[in-house]
Amino acid sequence: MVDEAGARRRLDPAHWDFFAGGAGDERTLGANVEAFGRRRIVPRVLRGTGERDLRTGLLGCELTMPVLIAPTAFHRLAHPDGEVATARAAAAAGTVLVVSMAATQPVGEIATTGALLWFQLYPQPDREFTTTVVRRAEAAGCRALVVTVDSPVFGRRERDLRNGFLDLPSGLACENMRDADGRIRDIVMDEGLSWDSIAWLRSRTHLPIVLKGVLHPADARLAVEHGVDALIVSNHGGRQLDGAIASLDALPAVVEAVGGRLPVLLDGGVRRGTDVLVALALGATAVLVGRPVIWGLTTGGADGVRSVLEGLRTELDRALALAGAARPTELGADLVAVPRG
Ligand SMILES: Cc1cc2nc3c(=O)[nH]c(=O)nc-3n(C[C@H](O)[C@H](O)[C@H](O)COP(=O)(O)O)c2cc1C
Ligand SMILES: O=C(O)C(=O)c1ccccc1
Repeated sequence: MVDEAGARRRLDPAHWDFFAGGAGDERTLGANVEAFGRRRIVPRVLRGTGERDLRTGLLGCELTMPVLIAPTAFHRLAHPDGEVATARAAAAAGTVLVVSMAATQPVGEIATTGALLWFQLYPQPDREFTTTVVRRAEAAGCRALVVTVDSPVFGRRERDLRNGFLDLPSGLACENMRDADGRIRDIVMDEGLSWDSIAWLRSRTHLPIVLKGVLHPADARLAVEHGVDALIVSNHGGRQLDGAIASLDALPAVVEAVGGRLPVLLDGGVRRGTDVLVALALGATAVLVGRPVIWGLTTGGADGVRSVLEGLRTELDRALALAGAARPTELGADLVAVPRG
């Protein structure tokens, strides 16, 4: 389903390290996957559930399953067809692609695939330029803005430092970073990003705003107060604060703090349909997958991504049946145990 080894063989070693790596000692990177490994499903039986229905509504979008594609940078490093290929797969699967602000193709071109797109934003200190980028996403028909809030500075990626991987090779660029003069700007991490920035953005767009990178329940409460539309519990795939709590371990407290007022999504370490089931049971409305999509794109372009998404769908469907649920909304925290010892 996901040919990670095949992707590694195909990629330039420095590019493999960029995609696969995390910050610092990569403890959080490992913890995301390990957190799923600690959970055990406590299935229900004799529920006569019949055929399953995985459809999920999110911010006005109708998805065929509760699995979205997380925003990841530089798809043309993985495959010449880049984000357009990833979007074709999203359209075929009936799910959302969150287009990274560091995408290597213009969002307008990615949108020609007909995929449901959300746009990931690092609000830039230059608000006028940020507005230019927001208008570009709106014009392309993006259905939500995903504001990444876990990156006031860039994480320390030691593999990239060792490899001297700093920038895209010539011929590739962050095509959505063009300013009004047509020049491509560098992405800046804004050390000053604050709730004021979110309030400002809220005043500049009618698109739903999703905060990506919330781990603390107090921030989840503040997000509700600031009129945000959804949250993604995430530690950026272990690429920002090494030592940060695993996404799955942070999920229950965030779900409790939100108290059903907003959809809560999760990313980080989702590798199997059973992982999706566990995250949904612990209160996520949907999950996003990052690296598995990159491996699919590397090995097979649009078809490779599609096979990753269809694999997750099939596994989730079977896991639901085996756990005694017909729909994602039927899952509850009683289906998940953490055995002692
Ligand atoms: C290669 C790579 C690039 C990423 N680029 C971005 C990005 O541009 N913007 C962003 O908000 N998150 C970015 N992320 C984080 C992902 O959106 C997501 O949080 C993470 O990959 C989820 O973990 P997973 O890879 O274990 O599924 C990136 C992750 C990876 C692996
Ligand atoms: O690698 C990342 O995680 C990431 O978020 C990013 C952002 C901008 C440029 C390149 C990567």
